[in-house]
Amino acid sequence: MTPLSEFIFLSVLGSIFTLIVSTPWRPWLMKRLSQYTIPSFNLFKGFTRSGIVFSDSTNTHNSTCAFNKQKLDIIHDLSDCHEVASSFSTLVQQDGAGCWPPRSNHNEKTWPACLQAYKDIYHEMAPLLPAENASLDDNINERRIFEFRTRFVQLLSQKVDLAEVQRLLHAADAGRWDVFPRDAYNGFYCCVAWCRHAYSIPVVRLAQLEKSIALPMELVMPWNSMQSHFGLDSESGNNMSNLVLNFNPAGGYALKINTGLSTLIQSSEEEFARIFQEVEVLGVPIYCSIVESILAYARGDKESCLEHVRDIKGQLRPLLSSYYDRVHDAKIARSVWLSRVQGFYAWGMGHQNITNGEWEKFDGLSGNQVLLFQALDAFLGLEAYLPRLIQERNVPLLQRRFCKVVKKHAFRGQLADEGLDGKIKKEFEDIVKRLRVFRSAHRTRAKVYLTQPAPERLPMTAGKSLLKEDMDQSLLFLDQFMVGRLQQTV
Ligand code: HEM
Repeated sequence: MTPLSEFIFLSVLGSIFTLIVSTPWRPWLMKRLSQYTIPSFNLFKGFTRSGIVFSDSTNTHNSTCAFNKQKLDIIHDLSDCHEVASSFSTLVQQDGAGCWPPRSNHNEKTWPACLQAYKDIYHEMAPLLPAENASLDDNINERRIFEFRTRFVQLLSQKVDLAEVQRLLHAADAGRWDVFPRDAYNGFYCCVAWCRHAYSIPVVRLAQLEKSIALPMELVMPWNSMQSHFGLDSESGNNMSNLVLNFNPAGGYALKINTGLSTLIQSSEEEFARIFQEVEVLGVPIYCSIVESILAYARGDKESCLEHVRDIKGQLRPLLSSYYDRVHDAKIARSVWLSRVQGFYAWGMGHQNITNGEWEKFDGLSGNQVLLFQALDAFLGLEAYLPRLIQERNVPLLQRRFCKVVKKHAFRGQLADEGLDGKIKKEFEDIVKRLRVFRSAHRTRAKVYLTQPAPERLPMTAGKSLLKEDMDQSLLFLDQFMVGRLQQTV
């Protein structure tokens, strides 16, 4: 197949998937299709349920975590043998608080005392955040924003002992994880990220047009300290701080955007967030196999290397199903995602850089920050999708280091065509194919979600800030990124 015809084929395939999940004929189609085994995807899992439902992921989460723990222990034991094992193990031990996805403690009763005020404030502010019906009137929105921020500032200044918080953060910087355990650090990072996004509230036109924001000191000082700990320099939250860390160790969703609104809205919000956490849960065997295949190749054990690369291909299927099974109207309602979910994760503000005087604008969260895709791209020998500057803003340092080491030891380009090399090469090609199908389907599905009406807002994605004047131009702009990445995935 020529690259052009393959490209067209994948685009059509992506559109067919999207049509299947969005057509009113879905129940009929499901009945027909369920007679056949579709080996590549778990696409139809969960479709028998009617309406929007929450996933029953907690049991699966617990058993998968136990399995992951064994895998992580194996890699930890190998950390003296190879830098790729040590860099992954360091990521898990430090940022992950000994686990992956990172352990994030949201039980504020077990947090250091001076931090509990932040959680109390979350509980008080969360119900005030969403509006039943977004207003199109700038004056009404201006007043709402003013009242919301005024209350936020009051609570922060009344309840937070900033000097105590600073002492605690200094203790963490000095490695005193006994007084500030890493899992509580992660939970607190997520809580401050939530507060900053809630305060900036970029869900209506008026707030989207703000060029910069003076956040209260109680949300600036801890944020700067923790961003520096994670090796990041953005004012906005990121995929780790707001999504992956927003689940407790049992898999429960912690800090909410749409408290008190309909089940449809709340479940769409949670299902969306859950993809990012689940991708990391299901990503653990992939990270471990990446490490093990590199080690096997380095010691010349190609049989074992082949097994590990084959495992990656196999593990990619359930992982991508987490996306395929959720990013459709029955799980994440299109009618609510843009207004009620995505807006909260966006960020378009910035500040003047004191060194060069230039205006620096930060973007919010995007799937492009997900570790799994960056690690896979590195393993396949592809160039990173995100430029270095954007990575340094949104992808924690230890994750960047892991991907860099994977790229350094990626061996796909050294394989010959014959024998075991040829077999390993074939597995790599299958991994690439799965990624291409994902990228093609993602292109189609993203467009469907982004074109929903949200008259209270200007075109904006969470990851690319404010876009062009009208939606068609904005979509063209975004499509260039997605098409470009699809073409690079070879
Ligand atoms: C309906 C929800 C979503 C929409 C509308 C959307 C939209 C987009 C857009 C417009 C881009 C290209 C611009 C950019 O880099 O930011 C992008 C990139 C990307 N998105 Fe999403 N996204 C959604 C959900 C997700 C989810 C759930 C994941 C995976 C867990 C994901 C993974 C990615 C990745 C990895 C990229 C980088 C390009 C690539 O590697 O193909 N996205 N997304």
